[in-house]
Amino acid sequence: MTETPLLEVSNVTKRFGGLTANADVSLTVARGEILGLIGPNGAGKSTLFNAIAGAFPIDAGSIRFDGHDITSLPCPARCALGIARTFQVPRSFDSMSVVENVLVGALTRRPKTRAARHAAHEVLDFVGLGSRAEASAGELTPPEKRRLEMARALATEPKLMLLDEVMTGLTPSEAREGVELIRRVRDQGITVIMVEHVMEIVMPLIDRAVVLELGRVLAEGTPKEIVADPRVIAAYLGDRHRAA
Ligand SMILES: Nc1ncnc2c1ncn2[C@@H]1O[C@H](COP(=O)(O)OP(=O)(O)OP(=O)(O)O)[C@@H](O)[C@H]1O
Repeated sequence: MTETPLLEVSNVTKRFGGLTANADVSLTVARGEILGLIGPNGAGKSTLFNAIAGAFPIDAGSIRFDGHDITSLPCPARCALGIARTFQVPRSFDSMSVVENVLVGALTRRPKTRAARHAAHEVLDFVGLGSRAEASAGELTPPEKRRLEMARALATEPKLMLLDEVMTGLTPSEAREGVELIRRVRDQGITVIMVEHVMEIVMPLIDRAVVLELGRVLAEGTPKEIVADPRVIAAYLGDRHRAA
């Protein structure tokens, strides 16, 4: 018997005024999978993340997560069920310390501050920011800020992480470390959906990709299938992909 997917997005449509940002989008994500969500600028990737995270109501369709219909649930209820996300532009509280930023996430699972603080330090060690725990978040370098963004999400102990362009602005060696971190996140049993434009990074990391174009699913498949798909090459990859 096949296992029920962790996430089932069915026929989701989201409009902003006259613009349809997601049009009848359906996809499933299996437990433990790393799914890449790719496509040109404006294809609707962030909108789909927002729809899954519950940032706004959708106009049509439904979303099931871990056996629950979450279509009408607000963000905090989805977080409680195990959905966490990072943002394209990191959203840390710069006047607070690094560990306090992570504490905000940890307190969602552990109401006692002491236990939450302990969990926050563990998460910081996991993402490689242990030595920066007491620094002000505003002092972090851009790659450190990306790690903090991951730590804040991980501290909510998610089953599903939505990673929105976490590699943007990183040098190749920082990006390699980022890839390693995402692999370790998955090894913890956390399912990952990632939006990423840098194909050299994303293709070797993901198990499967869904390609969006103009709000619709253009193609889905393994990285090998996707890079060979003429529709995807025409709409998005062009000469972007170089021997992933
Ligand atoms: N809050 C909003 N209000 C109005 N239009 C929006 C809103 N959010 C997104 N859009 C529009 O919806 C479409 C899809 O945008 P979205 O940000 O989801 O694309 P994307 O694939 O994430 O793009 P990128 O790769 O540039 O981040 C775009 O035309 C965008 O301008």
